[in-house]
Amino acid sequence: MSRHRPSRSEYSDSSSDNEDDYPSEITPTIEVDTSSLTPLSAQVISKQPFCLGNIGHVAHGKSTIVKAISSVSTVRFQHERVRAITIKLGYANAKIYKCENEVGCPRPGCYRSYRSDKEDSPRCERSGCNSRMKLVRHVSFVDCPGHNILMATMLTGAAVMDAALLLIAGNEPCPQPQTSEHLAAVEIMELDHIIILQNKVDLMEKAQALAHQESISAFVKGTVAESAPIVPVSAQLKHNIDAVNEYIVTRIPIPMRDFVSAPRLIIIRSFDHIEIRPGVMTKDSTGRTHCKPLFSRIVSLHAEANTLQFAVPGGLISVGTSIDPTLCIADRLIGQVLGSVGTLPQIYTELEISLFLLQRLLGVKIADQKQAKVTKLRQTELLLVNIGSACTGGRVLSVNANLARIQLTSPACTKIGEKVTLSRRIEKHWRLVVGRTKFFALDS
Ligand SMILES: Nc1nc2c(ncn2[C@@H]2O[C@H](COP(=O)(O)OP(=O)(O)OP(=O)(O)O)[C@@H](O)[C@H]2O)c(=O)[nH]1
Repeated sequence: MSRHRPSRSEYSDSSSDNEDDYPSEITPTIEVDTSSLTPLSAQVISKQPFCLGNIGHVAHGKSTIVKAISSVSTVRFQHERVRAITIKLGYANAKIYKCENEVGCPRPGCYRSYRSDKEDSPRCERSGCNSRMKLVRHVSFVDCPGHNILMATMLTGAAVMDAALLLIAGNEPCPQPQTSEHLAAVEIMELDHIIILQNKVDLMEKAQALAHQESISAFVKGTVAESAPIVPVSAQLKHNIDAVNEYIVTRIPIPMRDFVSAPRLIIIRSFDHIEIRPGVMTKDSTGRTHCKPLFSRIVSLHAEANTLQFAVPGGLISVGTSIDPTLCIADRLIGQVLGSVGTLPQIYTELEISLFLLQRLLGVKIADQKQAKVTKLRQTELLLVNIGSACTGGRVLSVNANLARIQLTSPACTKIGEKVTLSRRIEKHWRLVVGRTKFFALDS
């Protein structure tokens, strides 16, 4: 049973808040029997999803498929609408149901998806059925930008994915640069549950679609997606969405969750409202960085439109706090970590990592179709480092065979063994150069 009601004194060294900022009402104590809780427990699945990444090359239909499954549009910013591309991580939740009329409602039509505020046991909408449907999955789509200059944002999203949908448009040769690069990124994150969606089949003849499917199979051979199903869809016409729902239910196992450890949230978006570490960072006259964690009381918890009384691991959760909005506005807290006071991992400024360079440069088109070889890391070289959802610069202090020591431009709150990706600046953009990286020792 977990039970916790923080006292004001636990937050007394708040850097941004004073006592008056806290809401005056008493927070109710929530009692939860964590020993019997699973991701499929009614009170969990009804409110909280697990995270499904949407990855793939620019304009291959990632946002459109999210809309087709969830009925929620993830493109939410004016400048994204104007340029018709995803720039920030998008998100939308969906509930997937299966009709309980096993005989009269054949697959895959018995699988349906709706917005996440749908009741848990609605009637089947198939004409003449009228049976109840059972809520079988609740997913949170993390919609990644596919543009080649937004790889760092994609890597931030990859840090929270449990599995991924790889979108590949059928009307372009496979693979396109970010098809390869995104697949490599989720491989580094050790995601091994992937469903490939061959999109835009409405633009293709059947023979063309079959030949394209073969090119997809050849591309994923030897990768983590080798045995992934390839589902032909038209996201725009909502064609075959029931089959996608079925694959999400039958091919992606429910992620293992730890319901008893101290809570730790990775921040991937922050708005005006929310112990966050590293917190506020300042430099002294010698250039040394100091970090002052932020403390606040949680004033609300939501999973999209669902109000939560408690939050368990999984899916995207929005946490309302009383932190000074100017510290949270415009995603300023991306990459920081939120948890119970005193339980968060250390803050590090240097990493020692074991690494494997990618053999070939992914994510760029080379004129003669040959991919350039990735050259070794060089001492003093400046790289882009992604750890969890943190994204910062890193200078190579030393490299020795498969070991590198990297000094971070901004400190990161993380733990030993966390997955790290390193990208190098190539033709003005950051490209992934290191795969299967973990750091095993570091200086704080
Ligand atoms: N014909 C057809 N067009 C589609 C389909 N799916 C998406 N599109 C169109 O393809 C364009 C790009 O779709 P998006 O969903 O924005 O692509 P995206 O992968 O999310 O794009 P980025 O996030 O910017 O990488 C839009 O004009 C869509 O209407 C489809 O199944 N068929």
